[in-house]
Amino acid sequence: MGKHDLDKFRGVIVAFYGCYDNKGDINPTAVRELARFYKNAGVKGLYVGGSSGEGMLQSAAERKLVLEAVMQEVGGDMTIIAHVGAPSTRESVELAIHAESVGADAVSAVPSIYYRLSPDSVERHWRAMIDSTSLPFIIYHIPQLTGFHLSTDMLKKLAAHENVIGVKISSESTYELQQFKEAGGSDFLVLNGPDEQYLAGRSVGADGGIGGTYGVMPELFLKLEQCIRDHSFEEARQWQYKINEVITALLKFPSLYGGCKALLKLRGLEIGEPRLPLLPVTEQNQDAVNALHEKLMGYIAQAQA
Ligand SMILES: CC(=O)N[C@@H]([C@@H](O)[C@H](O)[C@H](O)CO)[C@@H](O)CC(=O)C(=O)O
Repeated sequence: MGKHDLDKFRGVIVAFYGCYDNKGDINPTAVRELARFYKNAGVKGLYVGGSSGEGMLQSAAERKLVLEAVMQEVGGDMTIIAHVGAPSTRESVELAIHAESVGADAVSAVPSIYYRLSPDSVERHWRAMIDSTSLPFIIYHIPQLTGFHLSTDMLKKLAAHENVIGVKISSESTYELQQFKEAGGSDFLVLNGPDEQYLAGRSVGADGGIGGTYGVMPELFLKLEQCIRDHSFEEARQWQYKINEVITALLKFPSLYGGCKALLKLRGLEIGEPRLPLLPVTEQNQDAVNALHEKLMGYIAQAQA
């Protein structure tokens, strides 16, 4: 085994949602309740402050507050990966150092966004974070949102650093996933990003996944992962199809996270609305939310039968 325990990162890792009160401020109580809900559901880990966590829409102080609440509630019981990517390298490093100080298990980051950065610039940005702590680092590759396309050559170069343990790949190409797996070598984790392709990603070499829709249906992703581990391919495919029905419906709401939060509310978890410019669901969407909730509860009951 290398320097880091990679098993901690294999399996289903929920991309944690932004939790707000009715004024739109961070709600630490809701953060703790949501974290506890995932721990009780049997989820292995949480990815805090990523796309689903709306980290890019929060100040550094708010991001620290969220991570601290998560650590207080489930730190030590779950694997906690802190997404620390911010527009500036300086703020990203500050967040990485904070993540280490509160006991997170790993840090992860997207490239800086907005400027069309060269590979050298992105590499320097990531290396500043990697070198600022002794924590494992997980590269976050999501080119459709950042505009930066990680090459296998750059991945190989970064993977040579002993603290770079893996990549979260949210591009929708399982071919690219397989290429990253090969380029990273045997001690390098590849974590599936597109939830619609969890089974496909796992079958070409992903070690698990981090996803933004796991949080509304952790039971279904845990069931799917169990079928994969049991080599029950046909059953796994059925669960992926059910999951995809839910995701397809969620993607029709004004924003994905607005839909996810509305569904969680019906599960008794009030975490507010997404922060603008992400849109909440409207009254006109409520019938569709209710219908989706009914369908989802039926699937969860089947998964637990
Ligand atoms: C492009 C995108 O947002 N991808 C998501 C997926 O979980 C995605 O929401 C899901 O597959 C539905 O399309 C994740 O890969 C990213 C994510 O969950 C996160 O960082 O929070």
